[in-house]
Amino acid sequence: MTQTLRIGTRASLLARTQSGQIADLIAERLGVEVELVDVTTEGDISRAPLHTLGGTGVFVSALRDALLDGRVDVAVHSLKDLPTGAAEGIALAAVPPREDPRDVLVARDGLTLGELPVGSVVATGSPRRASQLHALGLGLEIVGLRGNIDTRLGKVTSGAADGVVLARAGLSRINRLDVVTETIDPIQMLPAPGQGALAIECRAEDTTLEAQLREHLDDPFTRAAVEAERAVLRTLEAGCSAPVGALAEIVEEADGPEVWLRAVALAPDGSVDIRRSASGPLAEAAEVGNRLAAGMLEEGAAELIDSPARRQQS
Ligand SMILES: NCc1[nH]cc(CCC(=O)O)c1CC(=O)O
Repeated sequence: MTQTLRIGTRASLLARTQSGQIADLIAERLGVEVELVDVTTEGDISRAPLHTLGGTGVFVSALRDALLDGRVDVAVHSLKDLPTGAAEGIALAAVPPREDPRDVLVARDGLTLGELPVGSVVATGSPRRASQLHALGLGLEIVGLRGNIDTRLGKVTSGAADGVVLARAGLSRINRLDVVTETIDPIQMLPAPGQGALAIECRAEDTTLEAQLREHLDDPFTRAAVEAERAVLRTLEAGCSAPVGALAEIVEEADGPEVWLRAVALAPDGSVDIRRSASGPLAEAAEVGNRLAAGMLEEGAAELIDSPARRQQS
């Protein structure tokens, strides 16, 4: 390929940083010229709560439109922002090796969750994080929040909140792990399906480019892990902002790699949680997720996710 590959990115610091890192990898491994192209999304312009804009899918659709219009050749997304359904004309060419998928606490005075006094204010815009914080029974006051990473960290430095919960991967990519006061164990808080992973998309018709991206950038273990996690969301028919957490890990067994999957669905106030785990061969990652979610539905997970309270909240 001789022409320059145009790589679409949102304009936020996190998006530009992760797209820039992928652009460098593409240039190096595919031996092509690359150019970053800013694509503004509705989610970046509006300060309205995300659910009123159609969820985190708003970040994704503008980049996909730019791909389909031919304005860019490659799009880089945070994988957890991708809707679980397939997109017409778009190929998920590569899922690179994942960052640490866990959530972190950034709190005043170096405090951990267990050290925050009763009544401490923790800010998060995510029903998944809010419900799991409530479920810990620490008497925390959970308040809403949205905005880029700097805005969120500002809640703590300004004293508006005692702590905020964020994805570790986001802080890692922009080199701000110094502010983390606790990396939260998945036993206490399961991350969002796909958290910490990136998705590299191209037009489905660009089959040569798709094959090159896959060969040079895809990590089959990460791809299988996020397939299992996203199968949980899909089977539960839950959106990206639902109070659902899932984490798959790949374990090398004598017969080959296996997927080990844990998931939780919660009432928004954390008063009920349905928790399950399942495992199976790597090649059956999606089935492992489907099976696990089917078990959660038998235990009543649909009611939690579709409760009127949840519809109001997010
Ligand atoms: N919710 C928005 C979002 N989408 C992707 C990331 C960065 C981390 C990742 O790639 O999973 C974040 C920030 C956050 O959740 O703190």
